[in-house]
Amino acid sequence: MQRFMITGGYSLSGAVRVSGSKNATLPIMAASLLLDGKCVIRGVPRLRDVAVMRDVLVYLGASVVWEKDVMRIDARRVNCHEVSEELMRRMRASNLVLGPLVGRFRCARISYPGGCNIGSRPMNLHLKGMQAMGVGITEKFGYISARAEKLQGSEIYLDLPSVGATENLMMAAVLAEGKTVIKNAAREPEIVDLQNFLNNMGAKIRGAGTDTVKITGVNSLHGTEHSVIPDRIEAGTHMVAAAITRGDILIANIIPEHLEPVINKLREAGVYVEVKDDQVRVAADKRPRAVDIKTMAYPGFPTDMQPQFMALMTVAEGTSVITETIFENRYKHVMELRRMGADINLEGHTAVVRGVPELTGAYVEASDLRAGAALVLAAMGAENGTVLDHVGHIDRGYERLENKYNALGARIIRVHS
Ligand SMILES: CC(=O)N[C@H]1[C@@H](OP(=O)(O)OP(=O)(O)OC[C@H]2O[C@@H](n3ccc(=O)[nH]c3=O)[C@H](O)[C@@H]2O)O[C@H](CO)[C@@H](O)[C@@H]1O
Ligand SMILES: C=C(OP(=O)(O)O)C(=O)O
Repeated sequence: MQRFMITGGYSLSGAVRVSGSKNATLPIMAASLLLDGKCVIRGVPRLRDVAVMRDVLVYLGASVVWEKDVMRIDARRVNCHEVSEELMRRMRASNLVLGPLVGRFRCARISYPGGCNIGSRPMNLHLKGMQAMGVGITEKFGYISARAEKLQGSEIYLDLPSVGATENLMMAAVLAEGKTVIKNAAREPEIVDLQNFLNNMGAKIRGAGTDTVKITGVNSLHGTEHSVIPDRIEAGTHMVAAAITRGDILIANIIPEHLEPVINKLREAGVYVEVKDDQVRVAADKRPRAVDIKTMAYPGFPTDMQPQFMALMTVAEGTSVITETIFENRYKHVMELRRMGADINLEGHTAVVRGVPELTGAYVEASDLRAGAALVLAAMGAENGTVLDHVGHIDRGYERLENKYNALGARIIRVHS
């Protein structure tokens, strides 16, 4: 078990570079399974989730060499189509191998990922889409088995724009016969990155980034090299870090368009945000104004930024209404923020946050990745010291977050207990 000892009250200043996107890297790594050959992925962040996906690929028979931020994957020897419960439990996103395994081998068996700390997260849309492509699905003993004599392109309508279902179905469709059209697809930038990777391997996909993705099946793919996009959620987290510590920082390696909802909300809250090419400067010298947010699928305000933004709103002038519409249980940080003196009233999907002048340090626990990030931000902006337990969750999605913030003037010590 690892914890952070955080001494609050230091304004962040200086420059920080954003790593490659976790949510782009994971499906791209999974997509490498489609290829009876080798590919190279650059800009790979050193994250716990990426290490788990590497273990999944190796378990399936791939060779993976990961040096610094470059990953070389050779999937020629993949000979297993099953992902164990142990691996699936370590990371939900392991379910992204279902589409590529079905696409290449016409069969796969994965343990059902189940719910997690933020919601029940079913896979019904992934499975319904595959069934429409002629895949037989059976669910037994906690495992999903998928088998197809022939994988047939099809028209698929998603009841809601699920990121994972869009990605899994795109990957399954690449080597299918004929054309697949995914309607009401998710539009997240990570889906565009996956499309670019797959097209670089010889796939024929159009429309990622819109609500209709069209995939024309091809007979074979070839090796490629690809650089993943920067992590927009990491960038957004740093932006809030600058605001909550009344700091002034330059965040490098961003795609400004991907950050529009966060940039606009921060500006509305009175935070100074200056975008220049692939960098953004964020500065604040007073409490933010309270603003309301409602999480939505991209290009709406990202659910993965809701906890961090709530941390900022706990010290805003006025009352903010935060509505979580994507995950039914993404409010575990509320209890912990309250321990730090936040005034938050939770009713169903809505949190009413009455800003207080300052938070105070406390003993708190990270229940999941973004809740953990939110507590780091709250603690950096708080009076006195905070002990933040279970920081392993944070390592799932941030590369040594404490090193990045300490380089900007924060005081965070990682303790192994
Ligand atoms: C690895 C990765 O990229 N993770 C991201 C991805 O997760 P993930 O792909 O799991 O999220 P989805 O977009 O699929 O989930 C959105 C909502 O749809 C529901 N749903 C989803 C699939 C399904 O078959 N049935 C169903 O009901 C989910 O329970 C959830 O309430 O998108 C989420 C929403 O932006 C982000 O928070 C996650 O960081
Ligand atoms: C919810 C997240 O990730 P995952 O879908 O991998 O659980 C996240 O990145 O905030």
